[in-house]
Amino acid sequence: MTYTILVSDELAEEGIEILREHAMVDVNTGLSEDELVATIENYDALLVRSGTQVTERVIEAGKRLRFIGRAGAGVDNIDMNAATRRGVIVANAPEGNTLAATEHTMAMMQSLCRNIPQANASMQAGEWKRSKFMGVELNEKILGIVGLGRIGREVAKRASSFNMHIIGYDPFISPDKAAEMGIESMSLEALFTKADIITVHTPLIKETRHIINEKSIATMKDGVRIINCARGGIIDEAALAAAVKSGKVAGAAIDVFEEEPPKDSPLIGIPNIIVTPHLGASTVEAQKNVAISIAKQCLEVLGGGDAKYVVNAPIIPSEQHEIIEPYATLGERIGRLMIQIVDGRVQKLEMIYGGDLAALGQSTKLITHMAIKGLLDPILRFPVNMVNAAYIAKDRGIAVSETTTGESAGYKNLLTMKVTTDSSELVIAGSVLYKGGARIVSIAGYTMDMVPEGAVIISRHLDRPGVIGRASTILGEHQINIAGMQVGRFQPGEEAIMVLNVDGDVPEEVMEAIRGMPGIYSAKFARI
Ligand SMILES: NC(=O)c1ccc[n+]([C@@H]2O[C@H](COP(=O)([O-])OP(=O)(O)OC[C@H]3O[C@@H](n4cnc5c(N)ncnc54)[C@H](O)[C@@H]3O)[C@@H](O)[C@H]2O)c1
Ligand SMILES: O=C(O)[C@H](O)COP(=O)(O)O
Repeated sequence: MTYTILVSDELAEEGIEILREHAMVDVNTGLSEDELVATIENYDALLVRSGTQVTERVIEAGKRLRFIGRAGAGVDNIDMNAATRRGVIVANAPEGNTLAATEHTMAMMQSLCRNIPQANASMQAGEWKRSKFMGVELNEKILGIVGLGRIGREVAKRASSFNMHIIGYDPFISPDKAAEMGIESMSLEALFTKADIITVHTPLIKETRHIINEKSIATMKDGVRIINCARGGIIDEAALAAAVKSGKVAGAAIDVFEEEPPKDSPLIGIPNIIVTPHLGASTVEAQKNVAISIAKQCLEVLGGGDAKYVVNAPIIPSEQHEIIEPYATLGERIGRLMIQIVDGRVQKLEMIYGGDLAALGQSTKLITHMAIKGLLDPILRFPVNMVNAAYIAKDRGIAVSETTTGESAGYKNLLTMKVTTDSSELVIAGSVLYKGGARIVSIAGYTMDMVPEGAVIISRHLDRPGVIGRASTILGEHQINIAGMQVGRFQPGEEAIMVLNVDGDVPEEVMEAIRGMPGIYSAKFARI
């Protein structure tokens, strides 16, 4: 099968070539939202940079869409909730343009401090005004970096070589880690009051929106310089423009805007503000890197594999893949079995990770998502996958929890799933044995050794002679072969469980006949 891929922003040829080896690729840039909505239904994947707004309307119209790839870092132009709800995998290429954006930030800093763009424009206009363009040095200045991720820390490295003192703020980087990078970590408020130059390197999220605003500018040093090569919207444009005009801020260098291309940005047309049209990633090297990265990830996902930089699904460190993958499959299968045999409307799913699984941290989320997929896939009309599973569970009012325990009933690892419905509850546990064999090891407290695949009949019955024999006879009379059988009980003569692996489907009238037998309390057919 050939995939169809739409590339709606400029992508380096090296990436397009990789895609064309396996897919039909249309490069169609500059589409309006309406045009994108009209055409997207024909595509399995959409690849963009920052120029395309991938709105909810676009995603809803993309009935075949399985992958949205961002050839670059920022994904704020993609409606992540809509993609997640629809189960569309979103991935980016965050590393390919780090150095390009870092170098652009340094170029902006030097231009800002030495008035290079203004001096160039003046000379091009035939002037020779040396005293007008007196600058300041970077040497011994305090540089405040907001956001110490990939770009922030590369900027710090380069600024150190200019003998700047680096201070930084990032709520997700410990002071020790910052210190290792030669950065003095402090609160945002302290950074604002101390820095001579401030540069922002965060994503645009609600916590960072207008982080630099009229109030925070008022706390800064007089004559501070401000740089934004991250995202428009991190700085309040009107507040910055007013502060530069008043002289509170000596100058600003801005690569990104709240609206792109900017229509009425107050930042444009002020002599002490340098502007570039979102050029941070615009180097030959960066564009090649991100195009190749996103093209490879796109083909991986369309081929049924995983993308390296998925942004809307759990990310698993490579060293955990070996342990996570078989448990993700087991979780999905237990979920699928549970939904077919439990009575009532599901209200709660509890995932209990025992043994070595307890030490996997956040990675168990993938197992949980696949368990939800197994639980909900058979009863929903639209596909559930690892991307939208948690969203769909929440949307349907199913509370999902994860706990860990040292207990593992003698197994190295034990995955226990408990489903609570409005009328019952069911607990099934499973383990992956040495060399990969997955087993269900208990159902509703009864010990089992069941391979979780194929067709099964699970019944509850009174533990007395003849019940199992009669059930076997009914199946035999209908030419249904029993491939395996297990029974479990707590006490002789009380309720027992029977699990019959059968070859092929069991018609409803046969199940009815089994349910009608004396001594049978319930019997369910399931396909795992
Ligand atoms: N101008 C361009 O062309 C260009 C190019 C590449 C990247 N970017 C943008 O630059 C920004 C940084 O990119 P990156 O690759 O370094 O991302 P990154 O994810 O590696 O780093 C972002 C950092 O911001 C931190 N952060 C999150 N919330 C914060 C908050 N409230 N306060 C302070 N820090 C916070 C995170 O902990 C993280 O360390 C992104 O917005 C990206 O889109 C722009
Ligand atoms: O987030 C990014 O990667 C940069 O903003 C680059 O955007 P671009 O790919 O549109 O140049």
